[in-house]
Amino acid sequence: MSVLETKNLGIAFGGLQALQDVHFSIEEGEIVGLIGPNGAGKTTVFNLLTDVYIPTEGVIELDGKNIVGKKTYQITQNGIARTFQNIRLFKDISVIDNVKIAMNYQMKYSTLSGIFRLPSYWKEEKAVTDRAHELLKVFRLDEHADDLAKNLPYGQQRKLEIARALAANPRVLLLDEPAAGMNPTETRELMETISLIRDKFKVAILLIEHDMNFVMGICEHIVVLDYGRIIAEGSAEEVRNNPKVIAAYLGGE
Ligand SMILES: Nc1ncnc2c1ncn2[C@@H]1O[C@H](COP(=O)(O)OP(=O)(O)OP(=O)(O)O)[C@@H](O)[C@H]1O
Repeated sequence: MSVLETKNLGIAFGGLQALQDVHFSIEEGEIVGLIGPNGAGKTTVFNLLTDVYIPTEGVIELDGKNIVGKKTYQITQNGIARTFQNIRLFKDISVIDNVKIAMNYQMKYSTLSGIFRLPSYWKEEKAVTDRAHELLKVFRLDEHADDLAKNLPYGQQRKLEIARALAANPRVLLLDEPAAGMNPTETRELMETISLIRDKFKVAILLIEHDMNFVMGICEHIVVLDYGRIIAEGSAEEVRNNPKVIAAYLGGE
């Protein structure tokens, strides 16, 4: 069964039909690319999947259950986590605390044991710290655990964002332009990290990216949007040779 599926998804902003009849699905552990020219509606899809916007029509099913209308924090708890085009970190706190905050809602100690620092609090706190270190190791950020987030180089800040999203234990990870602003070495490294994440965490990944080498190199399935509609989908090979896709990109230049 698909882990995530949209059916006839659409949204209008006033007179602008930003998305229409968007139907796609993601299988467990699959890496899917969402591409299209500027303004095609990619980020709007993410905003619908995370219930930042409510669709004007259609449904979004996570494990077969419609999640439209839930609160964004419920979406995170239910298993969809995302990163943003513009990095959103707590820049003035440490790298590890950034990850621990993202894990926070999973902590199980009671308010009382937190206030009085009872043994159950310390046990839970240690488990969270250990898990945060494990996550940072995957991204080779562990040696920077105590550095302030703002002091990390740009490429590592992007990785920290992904680590934070993973901290919520998602079933589906949405990455909005993860390679934006990275140099070629950082981009190559990120491709390896994303494959590793999929294998290690068994998470399905939907990513928006303008770097076509990145998309074609890592995505098993690609969905192409233009003017709010899906104009093509398939493997990298199929999409690359699709005349509609070529026309959409040339028209948008
Ligand atoms: N809150 C909003 N109010 C009105 N129009 C919006 C809103 N959000 C998005 N749009 C419009 O919806 C369309 C799709 O925008 P979206 O940001 O999803 O495109 P995109 O494919 O992510 O573009 P880019 O690649 O440039 O980030 C655009 O015409 C945009 O102006």
